[in-house]
Amino acid sequence: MQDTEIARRGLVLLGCGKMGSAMLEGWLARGLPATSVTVLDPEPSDWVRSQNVRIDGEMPADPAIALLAVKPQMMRDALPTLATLGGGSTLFVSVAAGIPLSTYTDLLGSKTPVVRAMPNTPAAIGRGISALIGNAAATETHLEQTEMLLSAVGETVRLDSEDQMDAVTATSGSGPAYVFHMIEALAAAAEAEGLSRDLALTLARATVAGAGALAQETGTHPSELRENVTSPNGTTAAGLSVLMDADTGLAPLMRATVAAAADRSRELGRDD
Ligand SMILES: NC(=O)C1=CN([C@@H]2O[C@H](COP(=O)(O)OP(=O)(O)OC[C@H]3O[C@@H](n4cnc5c(N)ncnc54)[C@H](OP(=O)(O)O)[C@@H]3O)[C@@H](O)[C@H]2O)C=CC1
Ligand SMILES: O=C(O)[C@@H]1CCC=N1
Repeated sequence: MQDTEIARRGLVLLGCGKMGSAMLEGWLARGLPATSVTVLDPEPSDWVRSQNVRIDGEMPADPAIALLAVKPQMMRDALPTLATLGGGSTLFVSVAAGIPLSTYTDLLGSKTPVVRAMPNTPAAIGRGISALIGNAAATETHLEQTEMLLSAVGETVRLDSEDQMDAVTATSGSGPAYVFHMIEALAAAAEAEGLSRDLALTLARATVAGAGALAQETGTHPSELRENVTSPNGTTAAGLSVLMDADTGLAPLMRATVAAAADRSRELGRDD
């Protein structure tokens, strides 16, 4: 990302907590000069302070991108800091859950290009996935610029409609937390079967990482990969008879989990 317009004109990151830092880590690892990034955050972490990004409150006159990564509940308070950039040539990209594009259009003016994106924290190691959609002022060039930024930290997909964003947020935005909990639960179960805590966690972590990589890298459907593990009348079949129970297994639980997260995303949009 050394010779990009973003490197030349600068990127302002409003809010640099867990998601902002995950993306920043990925961009810096892919060559975005730290000096082209201005972080606006009341209390930048020690890691942010150690990165040579600008944290002195001075803003570039005409940054290429203003990336909004404050909590949804803070957006209306925080955004006026950047209001002077509205209607100019700065592209706004928001990663906040729930907040619709219309809110930014109201606050920044209808001429301001805004892309709403939903990334996830594996962006920190370049393995994220981000879904995105722009407002009426966002041109194809703006969408491509956002894709360039976010593809530096993982995959990108475009959405057909903003309505999809609540389900996306509940799936890939929140999804890493479900998977981390799966690691925790698998490790706890292994410990209950007599393994040490360390060994249980090592096995659970490597199993989830390996299975995820196998699914991603082969592109084979997960049902086929699952069947490859399942010997007739073997141990996996015994385990899956519990995990795949139609009433009490993972599928109905995951359905309820994603529905609760999507409902919360809709609520955040309504509260806004
Ligand atoms: N975490 C995740 O996995 C994902 C998060 N998101 C979205 O990213 C956004 C940030 O989430 P997350 O990083 O988890 O939250 P964090 O609370 O970790 O980060 C938000 C940061 O913004 C700072 N902040 C608060 N007020 C202001 C302000 N007025 N101006 C500038 N900075 C401010 C906070 O400082 P302080 O802590 O001192 O208040 C904090 O450092 C949210 O909108 C969320 O929906 C999207 C996808 C995934
Ligand atoms: O929990 C949240 O609200 C944010 C959005 C997606 C992931 N984290």
